[in-house]
Amino acid sequence: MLYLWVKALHVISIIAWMAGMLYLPRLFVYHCAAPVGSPQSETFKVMERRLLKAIINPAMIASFVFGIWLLVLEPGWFQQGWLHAKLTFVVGLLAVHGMLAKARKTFEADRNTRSATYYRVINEVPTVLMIGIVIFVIVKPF
Ligand code: HEM
Repeated sequence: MLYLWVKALHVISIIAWMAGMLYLPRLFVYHCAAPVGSPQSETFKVMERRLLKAIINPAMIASFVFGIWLLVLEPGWFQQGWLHAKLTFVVGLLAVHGMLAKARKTFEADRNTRSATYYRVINEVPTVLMIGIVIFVIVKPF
């Protein structure tokens, strides 16, 4: 029973983490079109900071806490290939998270040099990783 409650909290945290990871690059796409110093640009900065600090970062930490807790309750999962594959993709998600956090800082300092197209492409990476992770945990193909 505890296991199922922890799993529910894990999935809830993942939904919040992924929602933020998919929305933040979208904000960057629109931010690219806002002239430096404009009211729109300043509003995007506030939205990006709050999204990262109030949602994405805490949700990522909660996902890890509950995910690791599941492994403590069911250490047998460590022997399974799907978990290794999943954790490899999770490392990819962490890398995207780090890139987005860095990009937010460059926008905040009005020093972004990347194009809207770049952020459109980056937007697809967490989607692809998330699809792989969900297939690994639900289908457990290996
Ligand atoms: C440190 C990171 C993580 C660890 C250690 C971890 C570990 C686990 C474990 C042990 C389970 C239970 C599997 C089962 O009962 O069949 C689970 C379930 C799940 N995980 Fe993670 N996870 C992590 C991150 C993630 C991420 C980043 C995602 C998605 C983007 C994710 C999505 C899911 C989903 C959807 C389930 C539910 C599967 C089901 O309903 O049976 N996890 N996770």
